Amino acid sequence: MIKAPKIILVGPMGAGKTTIGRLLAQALGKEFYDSDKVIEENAGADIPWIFDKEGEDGFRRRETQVLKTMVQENASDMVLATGGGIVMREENRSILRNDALVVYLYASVAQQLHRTSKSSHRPLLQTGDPKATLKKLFAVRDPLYREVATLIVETDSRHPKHVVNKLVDAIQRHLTMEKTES
Ligand SMILES: Nc1ncnc2c1ncn2[C@@H]1O[C@H](COP(=O)(O)OP(=O)(O)OP(=O)(O)O)[C@@H](O)[C@H]1O
Ligand SMILES: O=C(O)C1=C[C@@H](O)[C@@H](O)[C@H](O)C1
Ligand SMILES: [Mg+2]
Repeated sequence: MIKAPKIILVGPMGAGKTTIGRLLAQALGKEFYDSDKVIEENAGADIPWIFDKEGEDGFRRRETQVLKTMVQENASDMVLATGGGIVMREENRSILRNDALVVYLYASVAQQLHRTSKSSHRPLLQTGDPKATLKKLFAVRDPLYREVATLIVETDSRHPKHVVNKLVDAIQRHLTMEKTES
């Protein structure tokens, strides 16, 4: 078993952060958390309700609070899947850059659209043209995901199990290199 530090997954809606995060935690013997789920548990309400009552700003405040708490409270035994917009605040990016091994799960806009089309749980995509929204968000956020990422893993046309295997290999390689360098 590799001894990785805390691992945080970032990437757009539909990249598979929740799906891959759960499988990765199993593979590494770590605890799995999902910031979207923790936000919902703390609020006692779901994300659409929070957006409706508190706006996106209210949701982002909750998201930063949860990220801070999760990073402080959990040592090296955590895999944390984040929401697609976690990189929008500089405060969050600073936490991500300093406190974890951050994996950017890359998915093309076409894949994001395909994978998010079955659910109506994402308020930002409740628009007439979700493809245009995903495109716009990607243009702003892709550089921000790259800014905080330790590793980038492609997920298009890869089964989740395949993505996890690639990711375990990439983490292993990264940690071995770090050891050799220090
Ligand atoms: N590699 C993959 N191949 C095919 N389908 C996938 C893959 N990864 C995830 N999916 C499917 O895509 C959908 C969205 O995945 P998931 O909820 O894990 O994305 P997410 O990155 O957590 O999104 P969000 O930012 O909205 O929380 C799910 O139905 C999941 O089963
Ligand atoms: O991309 C985003 O901004 C979001 C992604 C989801 O994971 C949720 O965090 C929420 O729906 C907002
Ligand atoms: Mg998710």
